[in-house]
Amino acid sequence: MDRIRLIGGNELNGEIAISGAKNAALPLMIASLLTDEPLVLQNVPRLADVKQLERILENHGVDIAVHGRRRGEDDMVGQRMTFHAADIVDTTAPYELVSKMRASFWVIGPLLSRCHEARVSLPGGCAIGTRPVDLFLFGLKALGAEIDIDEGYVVARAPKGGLVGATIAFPKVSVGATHTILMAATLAKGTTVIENAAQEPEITNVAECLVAMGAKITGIGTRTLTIEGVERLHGATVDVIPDRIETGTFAMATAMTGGNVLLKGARPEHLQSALDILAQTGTRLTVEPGGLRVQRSGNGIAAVDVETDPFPGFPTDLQAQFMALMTMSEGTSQIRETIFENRYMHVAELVRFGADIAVDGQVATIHGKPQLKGAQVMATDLRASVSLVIAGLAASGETIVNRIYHLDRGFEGLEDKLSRCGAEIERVAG
Ligand SMILES: CC(=O)N[C@H]1[C@@H](OP(=O)(O)OP(=O)(O)OC[C@H]2O[C@@H](n3ccc(=O)[nH]c3=O)[C@H](O)[C@@H]2O)O[C@H](CO)[C@@H](O)[C@@H]1O
Ligand SMILES: C=C(OP(=O)(O)O)C(=O)O
Repeated sequence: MDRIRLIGGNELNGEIAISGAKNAALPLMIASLLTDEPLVLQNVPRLADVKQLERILENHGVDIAVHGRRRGEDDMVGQRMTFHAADIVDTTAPYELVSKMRASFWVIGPLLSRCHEARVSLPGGCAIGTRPVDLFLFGLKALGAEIDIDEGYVVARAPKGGLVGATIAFPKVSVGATHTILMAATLAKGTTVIENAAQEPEITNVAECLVAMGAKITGIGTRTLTIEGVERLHGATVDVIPDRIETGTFAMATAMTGGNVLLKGARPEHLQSALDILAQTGTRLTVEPGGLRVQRSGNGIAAVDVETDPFPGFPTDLQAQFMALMTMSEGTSQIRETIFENRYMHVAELVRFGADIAVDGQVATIHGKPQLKGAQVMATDLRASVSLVIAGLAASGETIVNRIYHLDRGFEGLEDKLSRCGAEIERVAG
């Protein structure tokens, strides 16, 4: 298994091109199941999760093409890909493929809507919590689907004539359930209203893609989405938005090491709450025409309390990275994780650097230290992994991060991007 080796202590200085968002690219790829015409996606990141979803879509019969780099484009530019679901040849998403990645469960929405049936393996739990699918099933049933659970599979059937629009008031905000019901409703008969919808920028990216494909959606970007079902959708060409979690991750890395980095293509409005918190830590943030500049020089890191929340709140996917930053703050901070019940797996690993962190239920209390010391650590999930890289960049001496396959799920060219800014970091194969 590959590892990352890094020597901490260098400031980060330079420019980092922000990649397309994993959490937007995945549902956009899934949206291709809704039409028999090609969907072209631009700025798709090169990630293990994207590859895995390609396998799943190919199993349903989607033809996928990756277009070559255009003249003048550098090698960090995102992929341009075509997804063509002319015929859906199989409406089953098997365990072997779905169990590796949670978002693959979301194919249930388009499959059910277009083919009137779907058999999708339950995604199962993962390191950050139990992650049930009750909200998905609640929404699909409201659209008229009959649902059975059979040998670990969700077997869903639409009524004769297809899904029927309904008002669905989610009791809890769910990104995945919102994506799924939104996609399913585009081809349902009549009007669907999704209340208490997730408002994440990735939902907006998908909703705008669906509109470009001929869907009728209003309320995009708000808590209430209204979808007027149409007979069919058509092809479109859509850009994947820049990754706000990657943006926040590099911003926190720069805040921790010190330095001056331009995050090229970043969209600050997609992570304003995290940037507001970062500014309170003493990090200087400047919006420039090319992106977001992050600077910290000389001054210490102020301790700030944070609570994770659905968008526009502070994202849970930046919680581990922010905790890494707080381990070197000049004081005591508290983090409350409200989205996932078990998203503190990085705590035990951060402690190996000498960090002082105590967890009590949802709350982690971090007593900042002036310096961390490099260590051997183990990545436990995607964002936890990158928090260890950030800690290692600021720690003195050598750090080895084991099990970095988690990182490859969601960070494109991480070592390359960091080493171009002065970090001493390399991947060790084996
Ligand atoms: C691929 C992708 O985009 N993943 C993101 C997505 O995950 P994902 O879509 O899985 O997260 P959700 O927004 O659905 O989860 C939010 C909360 O709702 C709960 N829940 C969810 C569905 C359900 O049927 N029942 C239920 O109780 C979950 O257990 C969790 O406690 O949003 C999360 C919250 O911003 C992010 O951390 C993930 O990075
Ligand atoms: C938790 C994440 O992804 P997933 O929902 O695919 O597990 C993430 O992107 O941080």
